[in-house]
Amino acid sequence: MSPVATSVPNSSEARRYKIAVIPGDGIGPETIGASLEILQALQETLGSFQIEYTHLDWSSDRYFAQGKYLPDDWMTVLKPHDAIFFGAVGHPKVPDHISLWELLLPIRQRFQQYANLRPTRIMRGVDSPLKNISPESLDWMLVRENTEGEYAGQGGRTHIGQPWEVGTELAIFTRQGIERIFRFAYQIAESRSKKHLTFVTKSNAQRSGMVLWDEVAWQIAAEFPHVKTEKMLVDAMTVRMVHKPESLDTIVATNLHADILSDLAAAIAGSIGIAPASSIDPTRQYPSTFESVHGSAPDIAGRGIANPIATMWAGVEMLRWLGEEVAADAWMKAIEDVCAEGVLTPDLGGKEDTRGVTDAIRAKVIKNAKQHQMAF
Ligand SMILES: NC(=O)C1=CN([C@@H]2O[C@H](COP(=O)(O)OP(=O)(O)OC[C@H]3O[C@@H](n4cnc5c(N)ncnc54)[C@H](O)[C@@H]3O)[C@@H](O)[C@H]2O)C=CC1
Ligand SMILES: CC(=O)C(=O)O
Ligand SMILES: [K+]
Ligand SMILES: [Mn+2]
Repeated sequence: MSPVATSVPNSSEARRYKIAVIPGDGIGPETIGASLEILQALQETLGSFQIEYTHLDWSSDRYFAQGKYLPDDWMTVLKPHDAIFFGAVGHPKVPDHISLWELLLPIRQRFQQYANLRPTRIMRGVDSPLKNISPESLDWMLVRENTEGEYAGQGGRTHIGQPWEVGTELAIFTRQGIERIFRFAYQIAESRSKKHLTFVTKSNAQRSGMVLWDEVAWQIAAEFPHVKTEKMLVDAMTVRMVHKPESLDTIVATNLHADILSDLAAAIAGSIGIAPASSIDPTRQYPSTFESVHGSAPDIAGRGIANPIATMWAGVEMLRWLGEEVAADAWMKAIEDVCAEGVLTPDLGGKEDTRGVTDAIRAKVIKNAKQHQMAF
C-alpha cells in the first residue's frame, strides 16, 4: 500500500513539520492513536505549528498480506521527514527476530540513530516497587548505543538441524562507534545539574570489545573534565539501580545492556507503560525515531487498557527535538498532573483505560496551551 499523506490547512506563520507515523503492531496503534489526538489538540490550540503526517502501514499485517514489513524504497520514503513516530512491532505469529530485523532495527542502523535516549523518572502519583523512594531521588538519563554492539546483526548458523549445529552472535565494537556515543552522552551529562556519568561494562569476563569500550570511554571522559565519570560492571549495576537510585544520573551502556537495564529502570519507575525511547541521529542527517521502550504487548492488545504515556512522553521528546518547547512542556505537564491525580491505567494499579487517560491528558493539554497563550 502506498503511504497516505494527510494535508493540513495553510497558515503562513505556523512552523511546519513532516512526521512519518508507523503505528505497527499490537498496542502500537492504540498508543500512537492516543498520542496523535494530543498532537492535534496542541496544534489547534497553539496554532504555532502544523504537522503533515505520512501514515505508514508497515506492520505484521502488511507482512502477512505482502510478505514484507518495509517496502524496498523505505529509506527514500522516510528520509524527507523531520521525525518518525513509531508504535511497536512484534506479533505472536511471527518469529520476533524477523519482525525486529525487518522493520525496526534496519531503521535504527541505516539512519545512524546511534543514540537511544531513555529518560527515567518517578512521577508524582506513581508507585515505585522500591520501598521509601521519593520522586526526587530518581532522575536518570539512560543512553543506549543503538547501532552496533551485541545487536550488530553479525553472526549466523551452519549445520542446521545437525547435532553439531552452531550459531554465532558476534558483538561488534568499533572505536568510532564508541567515541560517538560517549561524546553525545557526555554532552547530555554536561547539560544536567549533577554532571555525573556512569558507564556500564562487562570488561571483566569479556576481554576484547568491552575493554575497547572502557578505554575509549576514559579517553572521551578526559575531554569532559567537569563531568564526574564512574565505571560499573553491568551485574553490579542492577543492584545499584535498585539500592542506590539517587547515586546515578547519566548512564551509558551497550545495546544489549541498556536494553535490559531500561526495562528494569521502567519497572523501578512504576511501569514499562510510561517509559519513552528516542532513537536519535545527532547529526540530523537522517530523521530520528520516537517510540516507547515497551513492545507490542500482545497480551493486552485490543483491550483498550494500554498505558498511552510511554508513547506520549516519546511524543513530548519528539516535539523537543523539533524545537517546539512550549508544546512539549504543555504535554509533559499534563502527563505529570494526570498521574499525580491518580488517573492511571491498570499497569500502574489504576482503573482507567486508554480512552480515560487520553481524555484527561487532552483536557489538561488544552488548558496548559491556552494558559501559555494568555501569558504571552
Ligand atoms: N520497540 C519495539 O517495538 C519492541 C518490540 N518488542 C516486541 O514486542 C512483542 C512483545 O514483547 P514482550 O517481551 O511481551 O514485551 P512488551 O514490552 O510488549 O510487554 C511486556 C509486558 O508489559 C506490558 N506492557 C507493555 N507495554 C504496556 C503498556 N503501554 N501499558 C500496559 N502494559 C504494558 C505487557 O502487557 C506485558 O505484560 C515481541 O514481539 C517483542 O519482540 C519488544 C520490545 C520493544
Ligand atoms: C527491541 C527492544 O527491545 C528495544 O528496543 O528495547
Ligand atoms: K516500542
Ligand atoms: Mn527492549
